[in-house]
Amino acid sequence: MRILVATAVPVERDAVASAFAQPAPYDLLVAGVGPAAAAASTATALTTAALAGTPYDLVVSAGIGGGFQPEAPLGSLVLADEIVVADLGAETADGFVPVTELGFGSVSHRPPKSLVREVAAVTGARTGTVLTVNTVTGSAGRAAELRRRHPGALAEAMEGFGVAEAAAAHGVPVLELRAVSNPVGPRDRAAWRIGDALAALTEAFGKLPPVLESWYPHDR
Ligand SMILES: O=C(O)c1cccc(C(=O)CC[C@H]2O[C@@H](n3cnc4c(=O)[nH]cnc43)[C@H](O)[C@@H]2O)c1
Repeated sequence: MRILVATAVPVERDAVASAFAQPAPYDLLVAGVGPAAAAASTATALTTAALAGTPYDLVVSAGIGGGFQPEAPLGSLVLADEIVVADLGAETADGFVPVTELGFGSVSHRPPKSLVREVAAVTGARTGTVLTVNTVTGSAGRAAELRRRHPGALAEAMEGFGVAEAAAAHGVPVLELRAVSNPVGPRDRAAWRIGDALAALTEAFGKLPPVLESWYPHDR
């Protein structure tokens, strides 16, 4: 099983790496912040591996994220059962319309159900929708609007949908695992608990190898 783990920034990559004795059993990619950088970096890595005759079997988008309260407390883990881009569409007089309703593209990817079930069981992660946003939510009004449009949302981050689009283009399954560093809502940078979230990410990755190594794509 060849696995690519894509994080946005080096500290997230280091948190994943520190779960393992060197070398890590997975390839770790610092893919950049935001869905466009994440998609470009992930697609490049997937193409490079495929051309070398060593394609990946699974891609994991991992890092810190904002948690919707009270369902996803700081320091907890959220595993996506659906990865949804929240702001790809058009603003209209009747509100936001996703691109799919305009007749284009996609706004959602679903990780394999059996793998989500097993990874959640071993890590204790809550499962739900993880939103991908281009702008970190910074107000109660925006948080409430996202919850209204996505009642199953537990967390938001900035890369999952980009990673998932690249994986889908290669026919490779995807997971998104987020450790909650801050509440989704009014911006209060002093309240972010990045250290706790990175520690939770390390702990979670330490539990993944037996599950990922025994999972086969035909279990999807
Ligand atoms: O200041 C730091 O040490 C630091 C370390 C890692 C990441 C950051 C960022 O601020 C970059 C944003 C990064 O984190 C994800 N993230 C975290 N919370 C949220 C959120 O509430 N809404 C959206 N994204 C969030 C995101 O995926 C970015 O990659 C700072």
